[in-house]
Amino acid sequence: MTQVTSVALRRVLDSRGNATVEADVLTDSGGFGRAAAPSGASTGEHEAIELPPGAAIAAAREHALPRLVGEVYAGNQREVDAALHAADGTGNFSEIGANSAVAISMAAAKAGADALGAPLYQHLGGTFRGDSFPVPLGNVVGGGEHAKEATHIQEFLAAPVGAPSVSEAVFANAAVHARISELLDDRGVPAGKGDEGAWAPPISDGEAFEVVGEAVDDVESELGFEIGFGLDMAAAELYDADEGVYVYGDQTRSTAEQVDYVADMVDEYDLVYVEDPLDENDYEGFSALTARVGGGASAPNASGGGPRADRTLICGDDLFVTNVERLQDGIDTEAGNAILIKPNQIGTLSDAFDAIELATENRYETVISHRSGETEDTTIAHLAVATDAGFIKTGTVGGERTAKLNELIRIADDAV
Ligand SMILES: C=C(OP(=O)(O)O)C(=O)O
Ligand SMILES: [Mg+2]
Repeated sequence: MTQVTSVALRRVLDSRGNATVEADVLTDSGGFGRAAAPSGASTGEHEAIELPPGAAIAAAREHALPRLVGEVYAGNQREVDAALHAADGTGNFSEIGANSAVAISMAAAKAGADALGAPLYQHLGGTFRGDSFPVPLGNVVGGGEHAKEATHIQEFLAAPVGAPSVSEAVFANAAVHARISELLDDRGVPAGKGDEGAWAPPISDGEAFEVVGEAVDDVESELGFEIGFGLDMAAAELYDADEGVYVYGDQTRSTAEQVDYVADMVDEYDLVYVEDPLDENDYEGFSALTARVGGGASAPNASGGGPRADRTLICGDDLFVTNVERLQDGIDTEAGNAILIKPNQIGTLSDAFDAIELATENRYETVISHRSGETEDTTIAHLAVATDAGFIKTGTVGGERTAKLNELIRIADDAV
């Protein structure tokens, strides 16, 4: 019923106008799945390897398709993903490309769900899933690698942790995004948008804190539920390893000063979430900050109910790269209390699930995430619901972002 009978691969456009890999998987009973690989700009140095799409497709056709077609069952995700690993043989997908691997892995999951007649989140998570939803983290102002001449900090995020429903949370983030446009207008600041649809104004990080803080407060008062404030600092992009300092234009901060700066911002703006506050190899710095503002390693998992008031989530993206070995190092050193999950960082859904399971067992919050280069693919919305993730980070506006947000609304409405 779910035996894979064909896999087709092609180049399609992503949201930046770059080529990416799309996969179609078909099963013997007619089950069909289509998925496309996203692509990062501020990628972690320990991520699985993305190849140029043409090369990834050629290599996957040569090495992976013979191990998939007529050989594996799309309903058995572990088997599909094991075949991808065997075809690649390198441990980091440098032979067939993590972009080919993740597109095939996600397309197979969708084909399996289709053949079985279940929504994807239910196929991945089981019949008891679908009644709790992640809090959407909405990127509302940004810069770094996602927009030139804007803020040094990559993402200023709205986190509607008190929203009564996922739909109200999604609309709250859109309202914060709209309010920021008005506030920037009042200040006479012109703003285009960055890669993820966040405003990319030519203002300092300090001004961005003020504007986002005000917008979050305004929308919170208007809607009557709590909206938190978060950041993705993408600090590996700010870090000068030779000098051992974080560079913010003409200002620099040592690691100790960076920890102080983040802790001060947590206090001043009541931050509920800070991603990658330190360099991607600095477990020690993550531990120091987590001990200071993260509520301790034994804090209960915030899943479903938003973060605990006394616990800021310190999330590893480039630090952990969805990799169980790097996450285990973090658990051992109490570095962070949350992990960002990007399936393309590790190459398959099975590997992403392993990271989610290890995180959950160790009381790390899970945040399922898009990339800055995206497509209309909605797999991460289903993955977040299937795994009962506390959060999903998938932007606020723009078709490739709203594709995921609208899918969450449909899942909540039993309309998938
Ligand atoms: C989504 C992000 O950006 P990118 O995809 O460029 O890594 C991120 O850093 O969390
Ligand atoms: Mg990040």
